[in-house]
Amino acid sequence: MGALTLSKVTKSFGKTEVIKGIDLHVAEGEFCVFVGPSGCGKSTLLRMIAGLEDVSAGSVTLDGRDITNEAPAQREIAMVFQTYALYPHLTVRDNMSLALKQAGESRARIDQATARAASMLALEPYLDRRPAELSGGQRQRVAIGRAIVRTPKLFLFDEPLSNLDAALRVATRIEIARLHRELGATMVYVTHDQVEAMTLADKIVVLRAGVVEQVGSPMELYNNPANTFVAGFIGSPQMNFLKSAALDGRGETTGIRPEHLELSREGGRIAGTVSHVEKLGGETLVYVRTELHGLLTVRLFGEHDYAVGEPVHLTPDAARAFHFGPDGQRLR
Ligand SMILES: Nc1ncnc2c1ncn2[C@@H]1O[C@H](COP(=O)(O)OP(=O)(O)OP(=O)(O)O)[C@@H](O)[C@H]1O
Repeated sequence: MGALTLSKVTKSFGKTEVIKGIDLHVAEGEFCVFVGPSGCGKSTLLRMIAGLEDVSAGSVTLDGRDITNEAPAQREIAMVFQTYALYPHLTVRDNMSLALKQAGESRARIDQATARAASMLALEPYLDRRPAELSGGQRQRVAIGRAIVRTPKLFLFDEPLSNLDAALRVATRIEIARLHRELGATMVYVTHDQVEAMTLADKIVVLRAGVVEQVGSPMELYNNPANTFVAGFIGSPQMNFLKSAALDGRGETTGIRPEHLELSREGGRIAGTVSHVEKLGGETLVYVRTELHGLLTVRLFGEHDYAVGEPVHLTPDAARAFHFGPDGQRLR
């Protein structure tokens, strides 16, 4: 249940085409994450799947059924928003059960579904509270609970964690991953956050300006980016881009991740000066200013005492380098 197919899906606002003919298949039970820079169309695409936005051309099918023109309520899809969208005057219990009540489900069925969702999300102590009496993390769990009780074929999440603080984001992220395992449901998730995309996704879809740049598992995208855009987008801190002419001359640009640049005080391929150091506890990021390649980032394991202004050398691990042509496409 919950196989989703987009065929040549296009969206225009007036004369501006913001989604440009997207083809995508999300398999039953898959966790699919849309990433891409601000304004690339992630939310618009998700809203079209939900039926909250008309599709200008193309089709959306769910388990083989064409839902392109169906009303949102008919689609058997539940959406969780960044802003929770809870009813302030209703208790947690009533917020979670409202959709089932409106669908005319029996009292017994409603109670059972609400109890199950409350238990999965550890919300039992809060069932009689109203949203204003909950923390942000608890409110988002209620919003997720409201989606679960409906047992939809497909869950959609639009940046559900972005209003939470760092610790709660991690906890809720782990909770969403656990829910996905327990429910075995198909989920499509929009985020800006690298770590969320890498840790939650079976499949990441990288979007740019309404077009799919690459689709693959997190490690496929990390190890095998198709172009400089995907290479720069997946991985944090960002991949370094060096001028190939000054290295081995393969292609136009050489990509090397911060963890694959060796830093030394005595000798190496590229000379530079330490411009900034960030000690993160378990790792240290050293930013090195170079004449030919600009500012490069090095990631070191553990704590290091490089000082700003210190002359250093860098050596790329040639076996881990990526080569790109003048058009930004990867050379194989
Ligand atoms: N109702 C609308 N009318 C006109 N243009 C719109 C409308 N909604 C979105 N857009 C435009 O469509 C493009 C895609 O917007 P969308 O919100 O889908 O991007 P996004 O990738 O989700 O961005 P963000 O990460 O910032 O939320 C943007 O250029 C946006 O300005």
